[in-house]
Amino acid sequence: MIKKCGYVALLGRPNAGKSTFLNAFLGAKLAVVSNKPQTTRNKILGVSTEGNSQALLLDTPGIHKSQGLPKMNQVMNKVAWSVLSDADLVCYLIDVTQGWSEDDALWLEGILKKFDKKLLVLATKTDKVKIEEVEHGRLNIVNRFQNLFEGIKASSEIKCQLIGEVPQLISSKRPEEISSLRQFILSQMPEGEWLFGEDDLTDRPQRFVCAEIIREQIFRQLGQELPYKIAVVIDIFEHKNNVTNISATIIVDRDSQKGIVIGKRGSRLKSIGTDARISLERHLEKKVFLELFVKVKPGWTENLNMLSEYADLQDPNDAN
Ligand SMILES: Nc1nc2c(ncn2[C@@H]2O[C@H](COP(=O)(O)OP(=O)(O)OP(=O)(O)O)[C@@H](O)[C@H]2O)c(=O)[nH]1
Repeated sequence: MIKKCGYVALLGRPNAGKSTFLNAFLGAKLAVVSNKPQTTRNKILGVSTEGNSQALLLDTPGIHKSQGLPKMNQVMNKVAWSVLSDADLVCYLIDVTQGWSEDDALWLEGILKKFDKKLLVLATKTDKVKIEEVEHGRLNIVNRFQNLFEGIKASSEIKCQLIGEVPQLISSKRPEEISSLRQFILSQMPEGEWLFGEDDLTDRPQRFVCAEIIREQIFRQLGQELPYKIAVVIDIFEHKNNVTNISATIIVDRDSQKGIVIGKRGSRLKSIGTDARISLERHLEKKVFLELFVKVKPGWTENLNMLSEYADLQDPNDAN
């Protein structure tokens, strides 16, 4: 049997629905989802295998204008772009409820000019709006994409190969739509030996996924600004007598943030801990004992060593 295997990059603006799409595609919770933009901080690989095909999906931080933002945001953008060089297919996601934006034009122009493989444009979250509004959003994306495409074609070469309709409408909340898109994407993979086992879900260690599950609760339970300056480091991760003991440190940037995370008489930290434990137990299918600590590391989002140590985030241009 001829085997197929390839990389699929999920790109799009923050909040476009990339992590939700990845989790739906895999049928498992791997990537952090919240209603705040820029939840995903790192490149996360999810493995999906069926029949003779294996697709390796790379979820990326949402690409955004990072000028004036901490170094962390600049590294996040570089991580998102670096996956293009590995990818055989790019899924570019646009939230149909938000419609096309100038950022989409900018990023898609880059992909059309530089990426010499396959491109699939997806309009996401179609379940959130009425059929007429979906149609309006679709037409808006079709027209703007065509203008962009023709404009580039007139002056330079289009490198990538468009596959499927532009845009393909999709809801990550509708399993039947995800299932048929999954079959299509698997069929588009190039011939090649599988790089992972049939039952593998990710290249990330269990500790990383668990740290992300705790970070997701912090994102969900804190206000708008704070979560971006927070990292989670797992200090102890051990299975004993059918219980998983996890001890983790929440890293914050300033003393005042420590107070916010802990809350009045520890109430917020307790609530984060309770919800994270429930989520961890669901993920690990085991009883979990979770301990959380909070530590202040001033300026960690600006320091490349600390970004690597606390958020496992490396500048791809600095890689050896
Ligand atoms: N109703 C509905 N909500 C969705 C869908 N896809 C994503 N969402 C919601 O949209 C929000 C953002 O989704 P994410 O998957 O975290 O988006 P993202 O593109 O990974 O975001 P970043 O991490 O900022 O790059 C979350 O509240 C999701 O629950 C969808 O198909 N339908």
